[in-house]
Amino acid sequence: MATARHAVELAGLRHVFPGRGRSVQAMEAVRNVDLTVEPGEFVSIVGPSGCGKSTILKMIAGLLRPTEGGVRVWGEEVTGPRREIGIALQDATLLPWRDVVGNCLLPVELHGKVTDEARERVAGLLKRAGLAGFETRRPKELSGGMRQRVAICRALADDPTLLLLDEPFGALDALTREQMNIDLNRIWRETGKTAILITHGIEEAVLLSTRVVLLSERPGTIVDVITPPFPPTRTRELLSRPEFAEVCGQVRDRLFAGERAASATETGA
Ligand SMILES: Nc1ncnc2c1ncn2[C@@H]1O[C@H](COP(=O)(O)OP(=O)(O)OP(=O)(O)O)[C@@H](O)[C@H]1O
Repeated sequence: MATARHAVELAGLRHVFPGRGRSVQAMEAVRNVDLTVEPGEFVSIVGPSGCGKSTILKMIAGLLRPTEGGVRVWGEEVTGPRREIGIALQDATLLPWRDVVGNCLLPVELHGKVTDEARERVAGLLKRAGLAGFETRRPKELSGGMRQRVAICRALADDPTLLLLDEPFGALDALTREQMNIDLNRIWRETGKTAILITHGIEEAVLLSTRVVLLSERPGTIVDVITPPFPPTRTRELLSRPEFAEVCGQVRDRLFAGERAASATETGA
């Protein structure tokens, strides 16, 4: 009998950054991370600054090899970047000399030939992201929020099945970020992708996710997983509901309980 494939499987994941001479010591960033993500899920990873969130994402993307343990995407061991993985980072990193469409088509070009189908897909993504009419603009002619939308469209342009997002809205103002979250929820639902988001924003994680994974202080390891009990369509109205505040409170308590425990260990309290 064929077994169902998980979207992502992290097993006993550990990463140690090597030291450099006497001045920089080796650093264990991530320890013993086990996580399975199912197709169509939206999983956020939250945790204190420097606890290894980006390191985990880079290992999933095939940009960094684990020191121990393994990463599987759609059942296959990840040993390098793969076409079915799209990635968007905090900094949109668009090519300034290319227009919006040209930037979005970049991963398609890198993986092969730009087909009519790819052009149509990009046009559809830009429309969904509220960028119709801006196709021929250059990055400097866009707002920060628009640039991030382009980065997300670019990440989806080659039709990946797994979308990895590393703080894509971290540099945006609160209002724009809220709008981007609502847009991202819609894009996620409409495209049916599996998504993993790294974020510092507890509200953002709870608003967008089917599951929120909480990491400890470095070396980051999973301390809890919280499942926001809301249907897939997340609206602005949800943000002011008491149930929403309650789940955010749970995440916050769990994260700060971890921090308190870590500082008590340090001080011997
Ligand atoms: N290329 C690298 N070489 C050496 N150490 C690194 C490298 N990249 C990250 N680190 C270290 O690994 C640890 C985890 O970094 P990482 O960027 O994964 O954390 P993070 O949780 O994403 O942080 P933040 O929330 O502040 O973005 C940090 O202590 C960092 O200094």
